[in-house]
Amino acid sequence: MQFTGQTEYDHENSSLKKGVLLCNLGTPDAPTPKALRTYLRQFLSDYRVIGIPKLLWWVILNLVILPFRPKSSAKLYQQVWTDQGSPLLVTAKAQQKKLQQRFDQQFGEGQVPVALGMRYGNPSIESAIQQLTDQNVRDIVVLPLYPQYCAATAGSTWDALADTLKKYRWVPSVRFINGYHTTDGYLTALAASIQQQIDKTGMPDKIILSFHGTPESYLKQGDPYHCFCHQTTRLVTERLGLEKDQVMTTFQSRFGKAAWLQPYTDKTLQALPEQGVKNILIACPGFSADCLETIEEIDAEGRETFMHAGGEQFHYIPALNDRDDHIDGLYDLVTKNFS
Ligand SMILES: C=CC1=C(C)c2cc3[nH]c(cc4nc(cc5[nH]c(cc1n2)c(C)c5CCC(=O)O)C(CCC(=O)O)=C4C)c(C)c3C=C
Ligand SMILES: [Fe+2]
Ligand SMILES: [Fe+2]
Repeated sequence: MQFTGQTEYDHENSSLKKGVLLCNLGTPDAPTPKALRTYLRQFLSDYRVIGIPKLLWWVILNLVILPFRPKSSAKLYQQVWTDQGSPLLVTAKAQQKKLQQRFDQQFGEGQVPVALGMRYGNPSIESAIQQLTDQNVRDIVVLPLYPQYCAATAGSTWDALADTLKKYRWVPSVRFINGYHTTDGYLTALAASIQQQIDKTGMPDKIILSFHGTPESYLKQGDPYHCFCHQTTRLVTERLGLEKDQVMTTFQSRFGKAAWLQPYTDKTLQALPEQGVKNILIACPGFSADCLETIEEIDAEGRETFMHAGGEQFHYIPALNDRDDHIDGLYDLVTKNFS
């Protein structure tokens, strides 16, 4: 095997830099069945995401999922697609740009490059590492933008990073941030985003914090994600000075027939109005950027479910996206991890 390396390196005068790699899940290149097939094939072939025996899963993926899902998913993506592209990627680029500006202000222009790499699709983690090492970065802080660690997300990002770096002759120093849900920067920004909504539309009957689900079996096998979601709810509830019963944790985006983490967001939204809960705020603190799962599944579908079930007020609180306090939190997190 041929390793990746630079041959024109100047041993005396080149300055070795620190750099930042922001990662997120990734998104299809276009809202079309063809692009969805490529994206879903890569995503759903990841054993960290679907942990069932590989041969069995290959059959299900190729004969049951890929012939149908790309078409139905493409329709959903068409509803959220913008002129600039998929919301997840548009926001990830805005986060990268703002964070780069913060580093430029503090350390001088281009002294700490910030790159963006997606776990699935484009821009890839491999291309982002190449961009950094081309700029002489030899010390990288890797920040997967998932506040609550989960093997299917941060764990999988680690795998992609390792797959890339094992091809390098000169492997950089790496600091991998596997989660950040207890950090002050994250909790401050999350609490502020909720408080701003309360100030605008009043105290609701209930605040729902909806996290992406995983199969229940992952929890039983030792994944801490479920616990970290509940911990997030507890910490943000304390910061807002609210009582426990004013805030509820739910799990969304179920996939397939097996049991996933509960309570399910969609079933909860359907049931709440009958229990007298007619005015809600809902946020998705596990998503650092708005995407299909928040814009379509929660703000559109979830809203419709709740209002049809007799709900009166439904306010979706956007993800932290490129809010200044979010970028401040990410900047603190990265710099605290500089060696
Ligand atoms: C099938 C298993 C899946 C697991 C486990 C899973 C975990 C998981 N995912 C996110 C974040 C996102 N998921 C997104 C989309 C998405 N997720 C799955 C499946 C699993 N996710 C699928 C098949 C899809 C694609 C859409 C669809 O066809 O339904 C996204 C949005 C991407 C976008 O382009 O907008 C995000 C973000 C987390 C945080 C997580 C575990 C904690
Ligand atoms: Fe997902
Ligand atoms: Fe979904």
